[in-house]
Amino acid sequence: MLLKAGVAAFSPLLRTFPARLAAMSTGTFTVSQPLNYRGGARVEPADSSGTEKAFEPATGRVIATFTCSGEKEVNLAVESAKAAFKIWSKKSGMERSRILLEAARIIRERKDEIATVETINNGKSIFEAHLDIDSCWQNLEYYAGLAGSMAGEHIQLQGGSFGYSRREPLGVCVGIGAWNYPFQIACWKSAPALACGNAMIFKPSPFTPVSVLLLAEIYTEAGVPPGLFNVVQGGAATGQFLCQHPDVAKVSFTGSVPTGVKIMELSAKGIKPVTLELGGKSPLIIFSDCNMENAVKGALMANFLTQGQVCCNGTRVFVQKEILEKFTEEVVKQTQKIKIGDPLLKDTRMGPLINRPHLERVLGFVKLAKEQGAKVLCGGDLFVPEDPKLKDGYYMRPCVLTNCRDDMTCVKEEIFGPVMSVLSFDSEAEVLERANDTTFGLAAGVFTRDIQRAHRVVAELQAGMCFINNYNVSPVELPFGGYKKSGFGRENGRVTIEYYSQLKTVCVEMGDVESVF
Ligand SMILES: NC(=O)C1=CN([C@@H]2O[C@H](COP(=O)(O)OP(=O)(O)OC[C@H]3O[C@@H](n4cnc5c(N)ncnc54)[C@H](O)[C@@H]3O)[C@@H](O)[C@H]2O)C=CC1
Ligand SMILES: C[N+](C)(C)CCCC(=O)O
Repeated sequence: MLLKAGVAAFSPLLRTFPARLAAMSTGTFTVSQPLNYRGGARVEPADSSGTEKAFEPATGRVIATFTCSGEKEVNLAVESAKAAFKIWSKKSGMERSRILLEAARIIRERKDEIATVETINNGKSIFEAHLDIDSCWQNLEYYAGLAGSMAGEHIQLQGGSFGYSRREPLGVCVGIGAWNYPFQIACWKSAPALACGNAMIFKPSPFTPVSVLLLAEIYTEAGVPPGLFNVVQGGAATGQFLCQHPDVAKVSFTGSVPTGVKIMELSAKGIKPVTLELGGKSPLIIFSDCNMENAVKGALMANFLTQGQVCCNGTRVFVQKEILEKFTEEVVKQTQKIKIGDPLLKDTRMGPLINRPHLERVLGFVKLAKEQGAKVLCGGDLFVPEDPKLKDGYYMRPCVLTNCRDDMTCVKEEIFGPVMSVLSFDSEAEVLERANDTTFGLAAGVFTRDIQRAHRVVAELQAGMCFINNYNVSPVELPFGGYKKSGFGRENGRVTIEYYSQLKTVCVEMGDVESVF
């Protein structure tokens, strides 16, 4: 029997989702089923490129030990995806749409279980995990709606001849994900890919291997052909086998800039298109005419979601001098109120960071900021919750830094933790120059009541995703992606259809061939 006393597992014995959910709480969950998914079922990989452990960041417990897939398993996953692609790509857009809508419905129905698994493996609060999962079923619904509208053009030519274009799928696409939004990244990549008629092999981060299996099972239950959505587990070695495979048509990657460079190099060898969603060090500009209450809320949204481990976070908070003192005071007050603790509790708003080395790295950034002259207004230190079962978790207090200068490490480098750097500015021209003085370009935000200024400023900001009077909301209808070293290609929105399809032009002669020879 897989289910040990007091231990919730993905046991075949717990078939119903409510039963599985009831058995999940902090400190109890383990996974005993295989974490690879191929041909419509969970499988153990055919070979190995090492083993990994996945943790529950809230307690520091191991929840799964799994085998990283080797080249043989990657080859089998590609074969399985190729077979499914043959069936899926022949379906009409409306048929694909129906299945994606059914998958969206199941995600909505099982939202509690998916969010719980996400929280256990990632550490984000259950409150936030619910919001993430909402954006997942919405994303599937959105691309289901677009699946039937994939169309080309008809162009009349001389003498009754004509041409037309067809928008066709690419084939087997690979998705490689980061650990901060495991289920959401898998949905944001797979939904447009599948809507366009592609198959996908997804490799989650080895830190968060668990929740994507729920997506794979949901796709199967909704009616996709076996093999259309496969999961392989592992780290860099497994990822490389995927990128190098000659039958992989496209790679969509979410992760760090250095890994993005490697993926682009590997894909270049096979002339494969890539989508790169990379890191950032985004500016948030607060003008003195803003609505202060909203600006403070915006700054917290821009810095502390998912313990600050968000690529598009607005971590350089530029505040106009006249309101610096009042704004900072209010931001600190609200930051100190954030409830840290067991992420599965309803009123928790900040859980643990992803793992011990990352926690130490983030605390190291705070230490260096102090050495370089920044002042810690709150947090930036370890947090030990009272509940004894959480004592080995990776918690820290959210931090607000002031006295920051543009040349400090905390202002230049992506920290990927709950650390906000506050900087002051005088004029619009000055702040624009400083905001754009970075190699990244993922997101940016501006708070002002002056509508002309708001649009003038965002037109000058070098960032793919700009927010006016809000931050870090992510409607699935809007394209999301970076400028500069934050990557290229987009997720969400209509335009993503273009990143998962290719255009075929057909030229039709209605007369005789007028040969040059
Ligand atoms: N723009 C965006 O949408 C997002 C960007 N990120 C960025 O991701 C970073 C944090 O995520 P991490 O998981 O630590 O990033 P990472 O770059 O270390 O890993 C990301 C994924 O790539 C895989 N990988 C690593 N080396 C590889 C290789 N040589 N070939 C193929 N695959 C390889 C990893 O196993 C993982 O699945 C941050 O820099 C963050 O800004 C994170 C989330 C969203
Ligand atoms: C959902 N949102 C906008 C907070 C973050 C999405 C990008 C990421 O994966 O970091």
